[in-house]
Amino acid sequence: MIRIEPNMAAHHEPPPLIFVIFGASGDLTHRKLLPALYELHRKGDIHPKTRIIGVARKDKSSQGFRKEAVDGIRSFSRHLPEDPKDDPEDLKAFLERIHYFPLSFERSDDFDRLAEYLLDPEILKVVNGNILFYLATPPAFFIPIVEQIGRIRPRLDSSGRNGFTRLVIEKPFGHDLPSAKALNKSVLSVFREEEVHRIDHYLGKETVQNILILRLANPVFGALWSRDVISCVEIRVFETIGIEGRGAYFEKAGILRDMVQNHLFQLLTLTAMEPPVSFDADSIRDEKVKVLRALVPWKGGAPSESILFGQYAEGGVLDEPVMAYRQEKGVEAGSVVETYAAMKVEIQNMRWAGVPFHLVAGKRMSRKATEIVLHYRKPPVALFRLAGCHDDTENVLTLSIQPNEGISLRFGIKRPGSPLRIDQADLTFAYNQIYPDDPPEAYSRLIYDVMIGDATLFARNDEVEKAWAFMEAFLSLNRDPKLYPAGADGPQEVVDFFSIDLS
Ligand SMILES: NC(=O)C1=CN([C@@H]2O[C@H](COP(=O)(O)OP(=O)(O)OC[C@H]3O[C@@H](n4cnc5c(N)ncnc54)[C@H](OP(=O)(O)O)[C@@H]3O)[C@@H](O)[C@H]2O)C=CC1
Ligand SMILES: O=C1O[C@H](COP(=O)(O)O)[C@@H](O)[C@H](O)[C@H]1O
Repeated sequence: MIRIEPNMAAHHEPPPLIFVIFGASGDLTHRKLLPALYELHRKGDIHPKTRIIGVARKDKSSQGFRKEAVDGIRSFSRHLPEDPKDDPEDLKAFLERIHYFPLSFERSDDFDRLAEYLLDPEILKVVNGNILFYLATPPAFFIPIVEQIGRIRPRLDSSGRNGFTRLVIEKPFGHDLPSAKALNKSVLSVFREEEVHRIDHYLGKETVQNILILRLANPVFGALWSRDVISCVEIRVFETIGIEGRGAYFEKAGILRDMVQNHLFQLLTLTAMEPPVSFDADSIRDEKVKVLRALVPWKGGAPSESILFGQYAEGGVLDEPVMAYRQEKGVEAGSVVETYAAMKVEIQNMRWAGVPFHLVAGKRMSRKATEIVLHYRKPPVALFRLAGCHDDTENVLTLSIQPNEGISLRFGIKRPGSPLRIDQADLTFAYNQIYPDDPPEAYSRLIYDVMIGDATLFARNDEVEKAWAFMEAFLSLNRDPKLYPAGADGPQEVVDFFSIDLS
């Protein structure tokens, strides 16, 4: 029987604030931020006085911006009906919160105008002086915008306001270690670390958060979470989509920067970290950083031996023909940029030494699947085999993060009758059987946390730098990716690459 307990965790009322979105006409704002803000508005998880100021280059009215916002919410959120005639009442109140402010990131005088606008008593005072700056812009603008905020901040701060100032940054947090350090340096010259929220949307996913609940609220699993019993951990993020028209971006990023350095490392650190001393942002992030400090290529060997690069060729995904990566718009005809990477790493600490962690990320795979799979060791004596009974039992714990959120545990059972036979069975738990409503969007959860000032689900500066520091040796490798047809689960070489003795 499944017991659903009343939610005892404290629910914080977000304070009123001015939510300034730089890059307000961009793809991220339309697909994710405005739909998430509308979801929060509907749930009453945004203060009635909170005002959203969209900032971007093109000149347009607030009315024009509101119209674009509704189009975005209608297309990308499940909360608006297809027919505008059926729009709910609360949409009007939401739109009244939204305003547009044209500004060029390259013009200092535009930022002076922004400061003046914010200092208007009708604006900042109404929200007790609280400001949240959200950088939803191409990364090249992160430092210039932070510098401009640094320039106007003394003016905002000397206005007698008592409110907070927070900064949200979107990935990528740099493209290598030096650029990540430069970004952190710039940000921390204007903001204190506790004012900064670096978004990795994987941390907003419900089942990613469930990794810690599974481990730390359930001694039965917590006790079975180390090299003593685990032989191998697989973390895989398979996507069926390709690069979605982002050829120019992907040519510079590749899957290592796009997925592994951030999302897969978040899954890795949450899976491998020690229990924190308390459930607060810094205690959790301290433990995640320790995992990254102990991370080495498999057996401490050469990075080139611990990675396999792949790139999708022409093929078919979900019964649709798909072009090769090299044929995508914005991609060089002879590009060697990887759309797939398989890595073998080790965490050289007391809990994990000697356990291979297999990390795999790939575009244009046969299916969408984000999973963490823990393989358990076999018994020290193969009792049933010695008795002549076929026994393939392997205990496997699978945490499915998407698309079907759930947990399953595989174990061996006796087949009824004789002779003695052992079959495999799964104990499974599927989220949607118990919670039929769709889970909240990752961005809603993360934006709510920024508004209440909880940084637990955000990356800290040292965490980002440690992840890049580990990645450096891999980024400089000659790629020479193995080709795989779109729709296959990576290059065939991966079978040999991962053929480590799991017993
Ligand atoms: N898109 C996505 O799904 C995801 C994006 N991200 C990250 O989010 C960030 C934003 O990405 P995305 O929304 O795709 O970017 P877009 O290129 O779609 O948006 C760019 C925005 O910046 C504005 N802008 C560009 N140059 C200037 C300028 N000189 N002065 C003023 N405004 C300017 C544009 O305004 P205008 O239209 O007026 O020119 C537009 O609003 C990036 O860091 C990206 O890596 C992270 C995860 C997912
Ligand atoms: O950050 C990114 O993530 C998406 C995958 O996100 P998901 O929530 O659908 O798993 C990826 O497609 C994109 O390339 C990358 O920039």
